[in-house]
This record gives sequence, C-alpha cells and structure tokens, in this order.
Amino acid sequence: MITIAIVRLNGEFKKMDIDFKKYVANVQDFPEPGVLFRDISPLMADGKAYAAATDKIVEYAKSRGAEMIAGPEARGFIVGCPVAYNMGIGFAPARKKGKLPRETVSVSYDLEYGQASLYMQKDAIKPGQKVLVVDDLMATGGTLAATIKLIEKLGGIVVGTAFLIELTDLHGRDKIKGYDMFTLMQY
Ligand SMILES: O=P(O)(O)OC[C@H]1O[C@H](OP(=O)(O)OP(=O)(O)O)[C@H](O)[C@@H]1O
Ligand SMILES: Nc1ncnc2[nH]cnc12
Repeated sequence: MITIAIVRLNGEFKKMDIDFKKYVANVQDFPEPGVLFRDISPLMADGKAYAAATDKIVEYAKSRGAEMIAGPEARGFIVGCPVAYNMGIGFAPARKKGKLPRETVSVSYDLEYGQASLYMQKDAIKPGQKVLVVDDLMATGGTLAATIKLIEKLGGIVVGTAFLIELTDLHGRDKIKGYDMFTLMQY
C-alpha cells in the first residue's frame, strides 16, 4: 500500500509516495521454526523511509496529546526515541530483566516465541502524564499489554499506542480493548 508522506530531510519538507512494506524483510523460520519474522532493518537503513515512518507516528502522537513516549526494549527504542525527539518530549524505556538500576515496577508476559518480564523505573512516568506507547511490531499484544500495565502502575494515562507493523492474524488488538491504536502496516 502506497502512503503519501511529508518528509523532512536536512530541514526541507518533501512530499513523497512511500510503499513502507518495501522496506520490511520477511524471514521465514526466525528465530525459530514456524515464525515469519518481519525485519524492519531495511526501513531503519533508509533515511527517507525512517523519517517518513517517524513522521507518521509523530502526527498520530500529536493528535492524541501525548506528553511522553514509552517503548519496550529493544526495537521500541528504535521507533519511539525519534518520535520523542521530534516532539521535544521525554522517552520512558520499558526494559528486560536486570537492566535498570534504582527502584522499578515489573510485569511478566507471553511472547509469540517465549516468555519475558518488563521493568520500568518508578520515576519514569509522572502520575497523570499522558503517555503514548510506541513499538516496531504488535504480534500477540503481550508486550503491549505489559507496557500499558507498567505505565498505569506508575499512574500514567495511556492516550494511544502506535506500531510500524500489526500482525492481524494474532489478534493482539483483542488484548488491549479500550485503547486507541495506530499501525502503519498490517500483515
Ligand atoms: O506482541 P508480542 O507478541 O508481545 O510481540 C511483539 C514484541 O516482540 C518483539 O520484541 P522482542 O521481545 O522480540 O524484543 P527485541 O525488540 O529486543 O527484539 C517486538 O519488537 C515487540 O516488542
Ligand atoms: N513475527 C515477528 N516478526 C518480528 N518481530 C516479532 N516479534 C514478535 N513476533 C514477531
């Protein structure tokens, strides 16, 4: 699907037609048999496509009134940090076990492949702060549900969720009913 994007490159705005799916590599049986891995590395490697995808999420984040971006390790950082930078707001990382010093809150969750826990530092989000969750991809929705729980444990208000990719067959949306969602590509 072609998306028209306004891209800012070296301070200049250009209107471009972008087929974002051209920048996703599809890898069968990674990281284990039966998984079709959607690899966003080509999108990140292309400055125009990366900027255009970021701008789409920024547009959505502004429409939701986001005051803070939160994203899970690791690919959520790649997608979420440029959004926060572009908007001049902060980024709250949700990290895997053993990575964060100081006091944390935590949640355990299931992945498409495996099980994991996510942690956030207690002062990562201020009570009442409007937070947008950003990640590269939603599969089962487990990571998203865990990130939302962490934010809400800290008193944040989740005003929306944004992804480059949604794997619709896995019905992740069913796990997070009641939260607004933006996805750039669907498979
Ligand atoms: O909707 P779900 O079934 O929860 O799956 C989606 C999550 O899985 C991937 O991260 P992964 O945990 O593989 O970590 P990574 O970003 O460090 O590669 C992806 O980046 C999402 O965060
Ligand atoms: N199929 C998939 N491709 C890329 N990242 C993923 N994370 C969870 N499922 C995935």
